[in-house]
Amino acid sequence: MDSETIGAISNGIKDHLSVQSNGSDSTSLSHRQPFVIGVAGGTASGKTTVCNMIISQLRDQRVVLVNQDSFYRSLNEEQLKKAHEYNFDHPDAFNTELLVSCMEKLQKGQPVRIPSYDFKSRRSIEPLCLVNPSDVIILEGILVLHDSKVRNLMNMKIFVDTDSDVRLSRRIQRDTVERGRNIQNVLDQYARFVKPSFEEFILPSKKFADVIIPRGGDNDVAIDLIVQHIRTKLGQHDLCKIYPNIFVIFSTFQIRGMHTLVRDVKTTKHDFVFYADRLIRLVVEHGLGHLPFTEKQIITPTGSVYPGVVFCKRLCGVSVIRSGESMENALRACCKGIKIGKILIHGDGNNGRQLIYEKLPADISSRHVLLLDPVLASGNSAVKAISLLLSKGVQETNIIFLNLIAAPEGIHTVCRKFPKLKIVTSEIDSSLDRNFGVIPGMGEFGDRYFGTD
Ligand SMILES: Nc1nc2c(ncn2[C@@H]2O[C@H](COP(=O)(O)OP(=O)(O)OP(=O)(O)O)[C@@H](O)[C@H]2O)c(=O)[nH]1
Ligand SMILES: O=P(O)(O)OC[C@H]1O[C@H](OP(=O)(O)OP(=O)(O)O)[C@H](O)[C@@H]1O
Ligand SMILES: O=c1cc[nH]c(=O)[nH]1
Repeated sequence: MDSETIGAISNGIKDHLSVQSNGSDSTSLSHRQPFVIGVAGGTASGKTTVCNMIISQLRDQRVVLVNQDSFYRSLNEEQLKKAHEYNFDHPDAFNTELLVSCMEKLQKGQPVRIPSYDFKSRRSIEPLCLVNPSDVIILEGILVLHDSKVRNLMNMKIFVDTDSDVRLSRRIQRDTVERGRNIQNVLDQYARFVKPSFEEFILPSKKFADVIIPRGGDNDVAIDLIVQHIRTKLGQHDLCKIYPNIFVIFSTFQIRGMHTLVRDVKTTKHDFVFYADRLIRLVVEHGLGHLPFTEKQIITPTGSVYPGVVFCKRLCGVSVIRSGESMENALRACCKGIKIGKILIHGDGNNGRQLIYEKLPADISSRHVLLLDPVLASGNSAVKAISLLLSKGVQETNIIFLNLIAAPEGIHTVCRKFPKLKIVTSEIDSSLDRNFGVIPGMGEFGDRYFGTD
């Protein structure tokens, strides 16, 4: 295909409405694995609206929308004569092999040419649409969650769940007004193919969704949560790639729900403590998983051999007063009788951080240290605390720094200076404000946890 045709393709994107993009005009993007989102749901459920809302909220990211409709197989002459007998809602109506191969190329960072489907002639038509690789790829269509090969490409699966009466009335409106069909044909197609296929193929695919959005595009709250989740994943993606020593606990909607509560300015102290404690416990358990183990076989009461492991014994905690003290209970609950030292660092979140007080186990140099501080902001407190541990003879590789939220600035500071320690956190935030507060953050952790604000 020549460059003229490619120009025509780019200009044709809007007309065919099969591919949209947010500034994904760069073919020279350095390749990184894009975040793939699948958006399924019955006909006229509002999938397109949901996708457009996600795209508009992710304005600063390169996003491309691929529509499953683009992969409708062309009808042959015979089928065209009896188009009213053709089931456009059956999985076989789509060229899924081509869809998978196009998606795989996009995932590898290669541009692809995607077919355009003409609803009037019911054929795949020229020109093809050129789609460039992007940070986020949204794949939308009634059956994108049906086939496991397509599902396996996705990092996040969404099902738009809209009442079937609402969908039918929208479909009648759309097909009569936008597609020039008569109402009787629309109703016949709906009763004969659309509804049965929805029940047989689309509705059962709902169980594969990570997120079900009731009421489609009207559900601003669900869309905000999804966008936040994607942002977090994109941010983490880069930092985790740059620094292999940063570990973010596996995000689930249960965890995001806890973060939603602790970050909410309206959350009471009681609830803040409850949900912060739950998150802290998860971070502590995850952090312990990075300690070395030795193998040990044991015999179970059934007389069988269990090839087990023994926990590492030489460890201690060190909390950064005062917020870090909130993490001591979780550590004690996981490691019976663990020694916990303390460090007090004072000053603003700039270079003026000073070490005020320390009380550490005398034999700390021979121990693995779990450093506890729920917030990593500029990283200046962490640098002071870690430098003190190193000056006491603790090996950098033996330090695991546990926190709830980490700003990219703090991660850069700590990971550049101490590339051999590990940071375990539950979420990476977007940035720091002028006052060294984490954004979106959770405010002053110590004040909220200990009720001093
Ligand atoms: N009559 C007719 N219907 C077709 C044809 N090709 C596709 N369809 C219908 O197009 C539908 C797929 O698109 P929808 O999910 O309704 O469209 P959408 O715009 O993505 O929907 P929302 O964004 O969720 O509102 C299927 O239900 C098919 O029945 C065709 O050539 N003729
Ligand atoms: O990465 P930095 O910019 O150094 O900021 C992080 C520090 O800020 C918080 O403590 P804070 O000073 O608010 O004290 P507190 O724990 O007593 O509330 C937090 O617990 C860290 O220790
Ligand atoms: O946002 C921030 C920054 C530092 N310390 C906190 O508790 N919160």
